Amino acid sequence: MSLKVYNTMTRSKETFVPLTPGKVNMYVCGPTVYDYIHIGNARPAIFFDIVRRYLEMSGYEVQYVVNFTDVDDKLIRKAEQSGETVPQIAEKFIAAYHEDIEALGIRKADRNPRVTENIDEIVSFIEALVDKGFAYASGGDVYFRTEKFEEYGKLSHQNLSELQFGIRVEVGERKENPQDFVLWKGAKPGEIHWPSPWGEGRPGWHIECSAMARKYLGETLDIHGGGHDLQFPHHECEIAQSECMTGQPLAHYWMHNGYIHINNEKMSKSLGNGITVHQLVQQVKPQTLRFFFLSTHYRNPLNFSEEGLEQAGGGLDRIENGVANLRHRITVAPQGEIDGRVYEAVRRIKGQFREKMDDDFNTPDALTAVFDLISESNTYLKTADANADTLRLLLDTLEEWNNVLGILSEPAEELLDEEVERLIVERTEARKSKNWARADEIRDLLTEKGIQLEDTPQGLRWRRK
Ligand SMILES: Nc1ncnc2c1ncn2[C@@H]1O[C@H](COP(=O)(O)OP(=O)(O)OP(=O)(O)O)[C@@H](O)[C@H]1O
Ligand SMILES: [Zn+2]
Repeated sequence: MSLKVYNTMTRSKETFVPLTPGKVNMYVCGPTVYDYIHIGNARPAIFFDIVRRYLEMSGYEVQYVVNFTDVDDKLIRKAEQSGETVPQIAEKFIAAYHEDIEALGIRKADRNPRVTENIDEIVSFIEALVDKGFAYASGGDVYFRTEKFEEYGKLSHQNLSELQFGIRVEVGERKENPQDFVLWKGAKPGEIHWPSPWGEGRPGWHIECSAMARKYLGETLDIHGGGHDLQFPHHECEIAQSECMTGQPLAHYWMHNGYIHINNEKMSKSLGNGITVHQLVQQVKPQTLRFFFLSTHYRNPLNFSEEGLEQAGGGLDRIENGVANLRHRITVAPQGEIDGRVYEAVRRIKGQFREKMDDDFNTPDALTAVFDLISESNTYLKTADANADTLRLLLDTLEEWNNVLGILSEPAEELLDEEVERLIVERTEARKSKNWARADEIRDLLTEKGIQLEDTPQGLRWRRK
């Protein structure tokens, strides 16, 4: 079976064929860095990270770019309110973003280009569009002439007249047509700005991605992704700019994740109903959030709730217990021939996992495969003569899948016998010198690592729980 990807452009699942055999380039629109990310924003971050990992597991070499929008109206407003500068705000929330994605077990993209580091590329991109007649300067701004691009609306399946409907040109507006969109915004007094042939100003949102995708990944991307809300206008505008510039399709596959809702409305910074990743990871294991997300197909909306998270936690516990039992038993079981029945089950369930992931990243069904393997593993663990080689096959399979899904916590590091002995000696000495704090600290550490101390007539003994 080969990978099938749902392409928003054609509204159908298509067989994935990369532009260059064995390689995939992927661009996902990143955050506007004026605030902490909420768990709605975390959905594309987690999902596209899984796409990247699964492509790698399937043998592709992936180039993954996620941009930062580090200048725009929201950043400017935030800077005005807080008395900081736009670069200070951006720096703060880029750092917070990196912390958050790391906490969520998301790998860093190969590149995180920033708008402010790519102003030259953006300006020359706009200049080229003006030269070709696709854009026009007007009162210090530059706009894209949507009428010149016949296919405008093709991603969101709307036509120009539909788009025009209901939009009025306001008095004083500088556009030729209401649906034209801005490429360059002239700076208002006091606003952050860069020089350009049209005067001091800054880029519009859409042009950034066109310019950065082209610079870092080339004219045509294999995959372009983002949340559902980006289809229109953002991605539609990216297509118009890039395709008028190069004459090539901007991307072969357009992928969009569904919304995270809360109380049945979209979680959103602007609505003020967001739960930040910063907050959530204080209360819940990040793996639980990942499991919760993966239990629903990425294109479907998902309502965030405490109960939903709790349920996810329960499911995850079953998997983690199974894996912990495997990890423990492997250290004590003897070597042996791989059990034929287990071998066959692993082969079958591995096939299921791939089939489901190949079917437009059907993670809920892939999780069913994980549960099936855990059941096989639990059954085998009950046999008295379970051997280490069979257990290793089970564990390796689960770990291989986990490299894609990222739902297992790191195995707790066990203390070696010598370390336990050394800590006990140190604790005895600490007590003798009345350093109670250190003595308690060591006792807590030992308890946490599952070491039980017992006073016996023969002296202090220890054992693992
Ligand atoms: N509730 C949500 N569920 C899923 N994805 C979302 C949600 N809200 C935003 N996204 C996605 O998160 C990514 C980051 O977007 P961005 O920083 O522009 O957020 P945003 O749209 O400004 O958020 P907000 O709507 O909260 O202001 C985008 O791909 C966007 O589509
Ligand atoms: Zn974009």
